[in-house]
Amino acid sequence: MIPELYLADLEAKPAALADLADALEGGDPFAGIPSGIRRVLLLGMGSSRYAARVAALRLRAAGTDAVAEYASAALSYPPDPETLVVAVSATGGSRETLDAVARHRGRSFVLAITNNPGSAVTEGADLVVPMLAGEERGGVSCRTFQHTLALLLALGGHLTVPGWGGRVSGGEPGGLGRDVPELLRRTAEATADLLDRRDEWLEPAAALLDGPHGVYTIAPVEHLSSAEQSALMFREGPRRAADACETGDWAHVDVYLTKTLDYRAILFPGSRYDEQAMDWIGQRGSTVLAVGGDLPGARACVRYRHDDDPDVALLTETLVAELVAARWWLAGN
Ligand SMILES: O=P(O)(O)OC[C@H]1O[C@](O)(CO)[C@@H](O)[C@@H]1O
Repeated sequence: MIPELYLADLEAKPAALADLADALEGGDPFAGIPSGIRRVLLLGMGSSRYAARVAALRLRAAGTDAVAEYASAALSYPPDPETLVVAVSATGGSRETLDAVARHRGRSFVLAITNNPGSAVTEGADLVVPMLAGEERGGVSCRTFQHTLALLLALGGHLTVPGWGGRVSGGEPGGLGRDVPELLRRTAEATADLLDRRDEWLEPAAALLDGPHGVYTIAPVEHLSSAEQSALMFREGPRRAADACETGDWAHVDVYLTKTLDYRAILFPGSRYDEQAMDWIGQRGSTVLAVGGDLPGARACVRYRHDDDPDVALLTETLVAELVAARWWLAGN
C-alpha cells in the first residue's frame, strides 16, 4: 500500500463517479436479473460488506426480504433458485467471498459486483456488473467502496421500483428508486467541493482527531457504512486504533470509553439519538468533529456541497476520514 497513490486515488473520485454516471445512463446493468426473485442475500467482507449492509437495510425498508452477511459465515440461507446472491468483491479474490459463492453457484442466481471483471468471483456467476472505479493504485479500497454503494442503490431501484430501468426519478432520498446517474453527479460535486476546500478544513480536523487513544466514528444505522469505512481507513493507512459505533447504540457501548480515554470521534449527524450521544459527550468533555451537518456541542463541523441530501452524504462523507488518514499516513504517522 502506497500513501501517495492512495491520495491520488481519492483525488480521482469525481472523475470516476462521472464515468459511472455515464455508464448507468447507457443502460440498466441489472436488466439480466430474472423476475421471481424472493430473497436477496448480499455477501462480502470488509468495506464490501459495509456497503452491502446499508443496501440490505434499504431493501428491507422497501419490503424486500434482504440481508447482508459476512461471507465468512458458516451458517447462512440455503441455496435457492428464487434467491439472488449478490457477491461483492472489489478485487474479486477474497477467499471468504469465493467460498460463500461456491455454495450458491448453479443453485441460486449469482450476481457478482467487482472492480476486476476477469477475477475469480465472476467464474460461474450468472451476471457480472463491473464497479468501474478504475485501478486503485494505492492498494486501498476507497473508490470501489463508493461505487459499490452507488451500484447497490441502483440494484435496489431495479428490484423494488417498477419500470425503474436505471433512470426513473421520483425516489425519495434515503430510500430506493432515485435517478442514480443524477445522484452520482451531485456526489461528484460534493466530493470535488471537499477536495477543493481541503486547505480550509483538513488541518484543523486532523488536529482535533489526533489523540493518544485512537479515533472513533459514529453514524446512524442508515449510514453505518460511513463510520465503518472511516474507521477502516484509519487502520489500513496510518495504522491507528479506530472503531465504529451506531449513534443510538453509542449510549450503550462507546459511552463507557469516554470516562477513561481521551475520546475523539467523527460523528455523522442524522440519527434521532444525536442529542443523546452529544449530552454524554458534553458531560465527559470528549471531542467530536461533525461531518455533513451542524451539531450543537461539536468542536467543529465540516460541511460540503449538497450535504443536506442524505444519499449524497452516504456516498461522499467518508472522504473526510480518508483525507485525514492520508495526511497522517503521508506524515509517517
Ligand atoms: O472487496 P474485496 O476485494 O473482497 O475486499 C474485502 C476487504 O478486504 C480489503 O481488501 C482489505 O484486505 C478491504 O479493502 C476490503 O474492505
